[in-house]
Amino acid sequence: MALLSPHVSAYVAPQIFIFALFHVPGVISSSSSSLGLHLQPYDFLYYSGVRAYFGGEWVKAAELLEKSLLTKETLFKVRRECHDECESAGTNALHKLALSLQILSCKQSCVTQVATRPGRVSAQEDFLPTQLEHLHIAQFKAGDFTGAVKTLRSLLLFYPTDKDNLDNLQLYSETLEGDKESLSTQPQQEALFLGWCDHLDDDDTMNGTNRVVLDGVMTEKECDTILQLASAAGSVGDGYRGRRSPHTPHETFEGLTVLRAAKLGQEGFVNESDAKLLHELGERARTLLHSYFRSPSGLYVSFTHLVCRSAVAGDQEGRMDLSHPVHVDNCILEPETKLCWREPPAFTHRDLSAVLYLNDNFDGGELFFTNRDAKTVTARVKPSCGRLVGFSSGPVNPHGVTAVTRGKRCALALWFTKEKLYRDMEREEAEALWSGRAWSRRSRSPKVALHREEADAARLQSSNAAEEVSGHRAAGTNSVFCICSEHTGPITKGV
Ligand SMILES: O=C(O)CCC(=O)C(=O)O
Ligand SMILES: [Fe+2]
Repeated sequence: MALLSPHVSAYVAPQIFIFALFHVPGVISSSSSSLGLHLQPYDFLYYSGVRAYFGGEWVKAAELLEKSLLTKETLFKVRRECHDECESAGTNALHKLALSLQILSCKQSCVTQVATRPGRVSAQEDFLPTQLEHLHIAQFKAGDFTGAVKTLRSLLLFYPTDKDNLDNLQLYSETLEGDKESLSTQPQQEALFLGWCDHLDDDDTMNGTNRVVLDGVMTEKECDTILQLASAAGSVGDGYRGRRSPHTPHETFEGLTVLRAAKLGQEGFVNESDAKLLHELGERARTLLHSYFRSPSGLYVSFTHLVCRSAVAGDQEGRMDLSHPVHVDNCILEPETKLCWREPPAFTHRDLSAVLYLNDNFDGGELFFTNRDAKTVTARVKPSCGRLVGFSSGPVNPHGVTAVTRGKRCALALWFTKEKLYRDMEREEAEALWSGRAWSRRSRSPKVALHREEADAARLQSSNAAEEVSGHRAAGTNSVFCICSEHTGPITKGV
């Protein structure tokens, strides 16, 4: 059976430990605090398994990788205990949102607990599915088709719509037609449990890690206030008035930044308190998401944009376009190669993205996430007042917005950075305006300005260096300039 492609090296390449936002020692679970410092039994088994894998010793690799997942003191067991601790420790929280945040955050720390290898400070993203993928290949190569089908089914719990995995399952069922025993295997029980628990929201609208949906972040009244602010600013001139969207000719686009709102407030065109609310919402989202993802470093707002997209009346027939095409927020996605280039003109300093929705009285306008092929949809989020979606800005999260075919869809788009240099200076200018302090771009500390320029120059330099290794790029292999996916790459049908 020619099931898997020979892309084993690309497949295994995510051994590169990518820069991860989510290294989080446990807050609730005290056992998490020692994470990553000591070799666990599953670490020995895992490393030996990986060594055998690279050596092409498929039987040995399959045995060791499976043991690492399944025997006593294993990864699955540690993960389950951690989850149980999270559930029981969460009962003291007062507020429903705080409670769900606390539990979700705790569970997120369980993900990183087993994914942070000794001596590393950051977690290997999507560690568990990656290990299952390795195990699957090893079992297949070793001729253990029963095991391979079982592992593939476990893997599908994490990525139920992954096309490559579904194709492989289909190939197994065609090839092993008479082998009922192999084909009827079920996923690992523990994977069943963890697969579902990795869906970090309460209602299964999201699919995969590094994403969260929180409801109730704004009241109805606050949503109305911000919607009015958007209309008022749009009518006095938000810089976009009446313009078509930059993404599609079938919609118009209105946008408002915090500073513009603050200035319109000073000039008496909008309520100053509404502009201040817009500013405060960025901080609210930042606090919630920083707490949820528990990044050990600081998190700064790097840009806030209140955006309304309106369907152009009479121009909606047979629309095939998107309100916002599939993209990644901090790198340039190449769906053909599934690589994502973290270089200008991408906003490479973005670490975390968020959208705070304000209304639902329109048609279309759903946020959706895809695999790196920019086609396979893995999750959808329907906007509604006070719904906050947060996700890492990197290539694990290609996303887009479906066409808005009736009405006006408004949302507050927010991006956060861990680099202080890239914090949003406009917010500071707005704060200075409200406090009556003089502020000008010049009054920004020259040191900071200089550092920013230096940082930009450094980025440019590294992107030039990236060009120098363009051979890598053409060959489609991973290079150090490309942030590799949490969701490991191609298993395609072989020849
Ligand atoms: O409005 C949304 O739901 C997402 C917008 C977005 O992805 C962006 O502005 O980068
Ligand atoms: Fe985006």
